[in-house]
Amino acid sequence: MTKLSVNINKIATLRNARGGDVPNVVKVALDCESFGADGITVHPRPDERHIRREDVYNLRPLLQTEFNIEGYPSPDFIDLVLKVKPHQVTLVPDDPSQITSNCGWDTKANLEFLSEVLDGFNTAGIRTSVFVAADVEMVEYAAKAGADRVELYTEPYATAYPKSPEAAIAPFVEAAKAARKLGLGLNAGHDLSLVNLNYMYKNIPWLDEVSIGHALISDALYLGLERTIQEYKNCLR
Ligand SMILES: CC(=O)[C@@H](O)[C@H](O)COP(=O)(O)O
Ligand SMILES: NCC(=O)COP(=O)(O)O
Repeated sequence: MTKLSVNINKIATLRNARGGDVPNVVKVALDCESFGADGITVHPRPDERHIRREDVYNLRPLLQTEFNIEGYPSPDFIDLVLKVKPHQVTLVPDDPSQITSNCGWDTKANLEFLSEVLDGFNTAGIRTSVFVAADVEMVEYAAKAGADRVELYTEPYATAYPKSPEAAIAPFVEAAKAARKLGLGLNAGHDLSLVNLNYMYKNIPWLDEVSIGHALISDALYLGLERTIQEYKNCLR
């Protein structure tokens, strides 16, 4: 079964627009779980423009499903993750000024750094995932660094999908096969949507998890959160 982890960054963005507590991030996360989400993803950024450190602490004891924290492994981020002990940490090579994640790690060039960081999380018993492009060599070096999983950066797939689904998925199938051969778990995310998710699932049914935020929360404006989550789950069958 491929799990659906709902990324709730956009809920925090909406809340922060007014400075109050509407919508309440914890309540939305718990509702996502009761509507069928298999996990909750957050990506706290250094400027706290959406998810705040405080949100991460508030969510941890209340979530019933898998908690995935994504981010660049700065000392602050590492400290937060080790204190909160989520089920999974996903390392993303983001610069603090980026609008959103826009690439995977160069796992070869950063092998030493990633090995050291992953070792700390592995020792703490937190499952690790490394965000990589659909590139077999990057997957291989993520395994060398000691990752439990890789998360394939799917923006290039989502962008290429409308023109040619077959061409869009091809490098992802290769990278996914490499991950499976190496015994790595497999996640995917970024710009996945109701348009492109089922095709990815059909071609890579051994995906462990997809994390989806932007499109899912946007769809919920029209369909409502409960129906939206069900529709995304239907794409994973
Ligand atoms: C790693 C990844 O692709 C997502 O976490 C994405 O970066 C969402 O972050 P934002 O919501 O800040 O765009
Ligand atoms: N890891 C990807 C994620 O959490 C959500 O990305 P997006 O759906 O907001 O593009």
